[in-house]
Amino acid sequence: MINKSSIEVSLFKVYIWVVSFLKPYLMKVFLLIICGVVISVSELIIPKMFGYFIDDVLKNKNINLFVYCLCAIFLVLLLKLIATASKEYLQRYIQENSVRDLQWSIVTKLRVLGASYLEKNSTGTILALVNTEVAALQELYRRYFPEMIQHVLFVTISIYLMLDISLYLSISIIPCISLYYLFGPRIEKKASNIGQKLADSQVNLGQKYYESVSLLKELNVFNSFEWDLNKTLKEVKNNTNLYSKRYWYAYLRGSIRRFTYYFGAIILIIFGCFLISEETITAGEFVSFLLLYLATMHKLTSVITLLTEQKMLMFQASKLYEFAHFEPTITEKEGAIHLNKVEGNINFENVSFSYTPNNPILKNLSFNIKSGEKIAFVGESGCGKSTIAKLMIRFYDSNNGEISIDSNLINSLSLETIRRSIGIVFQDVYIFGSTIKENILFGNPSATEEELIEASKAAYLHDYIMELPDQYNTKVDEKGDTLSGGLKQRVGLARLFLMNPSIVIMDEPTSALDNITEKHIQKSLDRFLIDKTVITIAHRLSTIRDYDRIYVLDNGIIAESGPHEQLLAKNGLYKKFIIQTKEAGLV
Ligand SMILES: Nc1ncnc2c1ncn2[C@@H]1O[C@H](COP(=O)(O)OP(=O)(O)OP(=O)(O)O)[C@@H](O)[C@H]1O
Repeated sequence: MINKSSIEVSLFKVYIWVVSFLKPYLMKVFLLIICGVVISVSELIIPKMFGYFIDDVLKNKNINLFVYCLCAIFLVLLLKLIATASKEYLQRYIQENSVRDLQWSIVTKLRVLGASYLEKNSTGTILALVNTEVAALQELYRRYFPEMIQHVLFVTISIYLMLDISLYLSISIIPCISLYYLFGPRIEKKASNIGQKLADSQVNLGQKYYESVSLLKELNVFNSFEWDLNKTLKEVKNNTNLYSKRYWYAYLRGSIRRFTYYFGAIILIIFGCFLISEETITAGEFVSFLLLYLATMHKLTSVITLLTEQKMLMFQASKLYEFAHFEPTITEKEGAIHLNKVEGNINFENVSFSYTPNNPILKNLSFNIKSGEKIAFVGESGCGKSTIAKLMIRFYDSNNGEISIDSNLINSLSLETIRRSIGIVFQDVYIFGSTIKENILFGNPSATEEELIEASKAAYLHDYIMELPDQYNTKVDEKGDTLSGGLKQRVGLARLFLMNPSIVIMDEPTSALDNITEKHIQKSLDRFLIDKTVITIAHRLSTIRDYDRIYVLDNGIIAESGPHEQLLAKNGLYKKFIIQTKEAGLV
């Protein structure tokens, strides 16, 4: 359980982190402070002038002084106008730039977090962080931070002026201000709890909206809109409820503060009248003091409100802070080996792996794949086939044992070497909202026009593209919904052909193709794969009959291994598997 003090410490850390994004704009922040001083001084000079007006100008009926006063007020107001306009510009500049820097740091962090983070946290949650939470922080740079500076300056200068006018009057208001602390802290505590819940609720709501939009097709098919709406409504109600509570506590805090400062004004008037009658202060000094008191209390109330609201905001920011400080599990060693070309030998030596403690997925797995060999992994769903592929590309590190590529331990290689030399083709191919050309070039952005066309021809895609209105420059929809599943897989294969890696991992890359297209592509694929190390995660066994070796996985271990015919002759698990897949019509 997190105790109160640790929350305080961490919120403070979060605040420092958030404010650190202002560092590149310190000069602008400094100018903002100057503008704040000018605005505060010009606002505070007016009450001071009232005192002077009453005690000197009115009393002595001095017309010259009256004109000087009017000119001075006009000049002060002009100065305030210029300072306010500059402040507005600086505020906007600092806000836009610091939010952009914050957003950029979050997006770049996404790149280094690796697959394990992305598999554990939903896209909706990450999107909520990047959008909603960053937008919330925008308020801090736009409003809270500059207003805090200005109000604090105002209050400091004004307290100095009040002390200068009358020490007695200044001391008399202290008990009234302290009155707030009889009730305030209790309300603050409740408001903090609400703030924490609200931060969680914001992320959940963002996640729910993302889910609802992503699942639109499925919701249509299953006619489940009402089911989804009810779930969304529940989240919305919870969020609205928390917002209402937050505003209620904010109102309550504000009311108590207003009460204490009006109460202080009454005390001040009574005590002020007494001091005037005793001739300790003049009537003009009293009016100046009262005006300063009212303005200062108003600003002081704002400072306290800003502080508490910032605290609420820090609960939201703490989610971003955690994200920004999340240590990636997969990191590159200093001096990691960089290989220009990988031969394609892979070795697993007593490798064990589990995603969660006490739930081993792979147990003491050992196998050796030589460069150019064609290997398949088969086994029941969930037996760990894809997990082996994830370890090969270092999405995760094994708990025990050693994995090596070309006799180099995988964690001694640079991540770029691993990602560049291993190509993966998934069943699901992601299509970007861009031209079909860019979607293929994604496999190798520096490929030439000829290489692009060659790869498209090999993927049996070129003729289709040439019939499109803008041919290679035709835009395809985000997520590729205008492309059929088969076409998407062909784009995935064209990317692979362009990338030309030494090791290819395939997760049924041709499953969505019709028989004729599959036969054509299979020919290109066979030609392309001739000198490559191929690892296939097989569901349909027809594609792996000619493979050098097939590993049959069972319960985290290799139960059988060998070529197709040899395994069949064994009459064991593989044979059973073949019969099952035949019955399911997958052969
Ligand atoms: N990121 C993860 N966190 C926790 N458990 C996971 C994760 N990914 C997979 N698993 C679990 O690990 C086990 C092996 O999963 P894996 O995807 O490797 O199986 P598979 O043999 O490839 O399955 P399929 O044939 O259905 O694709 C499964 O029980 C799965 O639920």
